[in-house]
Amino acid sequence: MTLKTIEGTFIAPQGKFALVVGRFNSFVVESLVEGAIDTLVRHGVSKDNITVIRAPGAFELPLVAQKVAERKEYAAIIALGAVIRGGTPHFEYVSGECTKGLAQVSMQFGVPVAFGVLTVDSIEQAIERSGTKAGNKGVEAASSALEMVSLLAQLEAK
Ligand SMILES: Nc1c(NC[C@H](O)[C@H](O)[C@H](O)CO)[nH]c(=O)[nH]c1=O
Ligand SMILES: CC(=O)[C@@H](O)COP(=O)(O)O
Repeated sequence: MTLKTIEGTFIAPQGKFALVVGRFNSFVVESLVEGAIDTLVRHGVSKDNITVIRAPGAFELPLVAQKVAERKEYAAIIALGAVIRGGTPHFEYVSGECTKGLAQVSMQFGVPVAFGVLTVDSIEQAIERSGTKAGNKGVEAASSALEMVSLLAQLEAK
C-alpha cells in the first residue's frame, strides 16, 4: 500500500496576504513586519498583493483580523505584535484575548491566521525573537501562512 501525504509547499503562492500589526512595542514589531514581508516576497508574493493594516495593540488584533476575514479578499492573515510582561496581570489578559480571538477568526472564516505575536517575559526575549539570536517570529508566521495557503488549496481541490 502506498502512503499518501498531503502537505503545503512554498511555490509561487496565489492570493493576497494581510499583515495585521499591533503598534504597541513598535521597536520590535517593525522587525517582525520586515521579516514577514521579506519572507513573502522571497517566495514570490508581489508587494501589490501584501497589505499592512495597523492597530493600536495586540488586544485589537482579533477584531481587525475579523474585519479583514469578512472581506474574503485575502488568502491568509498574518498577525504581528509584541506583548511584553510587566509588573501586573495585564499581560495575561492582553495575550490571552489576542491568542484566543485570532484562533476564533481562523476557525470562523476558514482562513489561515498566522500567529506572529511575541508573548514574552522581557524586552531581551522580544529582541532575541525579532531578528537576532532566536530567529524572527514574523518570518515564522509568514512561512506558516504560505504553507497553509498551499495546504488548504490542496484540501479544498475537488
Ligand atoms: N501592554 C501591551 C499592549 N497593551 C495595549 C493593548 O493591546 C490595547 O491596545 C489597550 O489595552 C487598549 O485597548 N499591547 C501590546 O500589543 N503589547 C503590550 O505589551
Ligand atoms: C503586557 C502589558 O500589558 C504590560 O506592558 C503592562 O505592564 P504592567 O503590568 O506593568 O502595567
